[in-house]
Amino acid sequence: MTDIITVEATDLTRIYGGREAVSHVSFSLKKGEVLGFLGPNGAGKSTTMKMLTGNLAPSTGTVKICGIDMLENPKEAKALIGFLPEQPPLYRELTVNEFLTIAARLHRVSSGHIKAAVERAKERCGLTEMGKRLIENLSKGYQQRVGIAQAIIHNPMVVILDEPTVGLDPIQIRDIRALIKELGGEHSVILSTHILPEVEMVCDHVQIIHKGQLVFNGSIDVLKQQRKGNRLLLGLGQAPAQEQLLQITGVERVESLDNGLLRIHHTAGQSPAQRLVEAAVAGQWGMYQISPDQTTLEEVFVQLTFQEAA
Ligand SMILES: Nc1ncnc2c1ncn2[C@@H]1O[C@H](COP(=O)(O)OP(=O)(O)OP(=O)(O)O)[C@@H](O)[C@H]1O
Repeated sequence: MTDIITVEATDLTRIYGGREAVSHVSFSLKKGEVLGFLGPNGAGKSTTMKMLTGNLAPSTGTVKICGIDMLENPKEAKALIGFLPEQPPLYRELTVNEFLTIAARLHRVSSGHIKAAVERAKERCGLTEMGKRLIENLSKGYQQRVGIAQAIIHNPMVVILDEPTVGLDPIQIRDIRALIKELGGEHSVILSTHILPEVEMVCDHVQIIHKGQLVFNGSIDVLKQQRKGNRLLLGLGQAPAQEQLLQITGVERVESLDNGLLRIHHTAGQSPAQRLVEAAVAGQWGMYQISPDQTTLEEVFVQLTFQEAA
């Protein structure tokens, strides 16, 4: 990964009928980075993708692709982007070769380079053997590969994929995710999805959007750090009354789990682990386990996106 900024979105806002569908979204993306754009249905992902790709004008804010302003120089900026919309524009009655040739022309690949561009895109997307097949006869997973192949045919700096694994079976999903990860080496990739594990598997960086606003923007590692959360698992042979545990500084809540363990919820940044160990020794509670209790990424997501509802 380099420090070249390929996408810079500043203060993007889109208003529909007086309502902000996307509200003051800013972020940047570096070359080689895979960014997961994560949010529940209706969060504003597609609206943001359309603004990034120049298919929808923002109400306010700017998009720059490799420093080129999308509003001022749309043709130049768009030439640097490959886009796979949620509904891929596939011509089902064409063969893979025919379709990719048209896509190359539309992306202004010069005629002398079209054949090589088609071969390379097929090779990168695992379609080498499929050139003469009609798109309508391909499985959905292979059709999706064709969709990705058309997005990278002109070797763009930035590839934007809107929900690319929806409707695929588990093996197809695995293959497409591997392909997306691989694309990150040469391109910057933005992957819009509502699937958290997908982001975890494929992306370096994640942004979570909820009701049009970014509620998280950071590396996957930072998100995983949040999973460490503010909880401990405690195993005690002779557990004292909960009141006694609650008297220990930092302990906020105690939960009894089905497996006999206690889940200790504690104040952020104030792990009571050492105090618990000391109290357990002094009180002869028979401590056999104390460990961090990681929240799942799903829980982090719910915390971040539904905190208003909680
Ligand atoms: N053309 C439009 N006119 C009015 N409202 C719209 C329009 N397009 C989207 N919206 C609204 O803007 C909000 C964001 O929609 P958007 O499609 O960007 O969400 P999304 O995160 O992509 O969801 P999904 O995964 O369901 O496509 C939603 O409340 C939606 O109803």
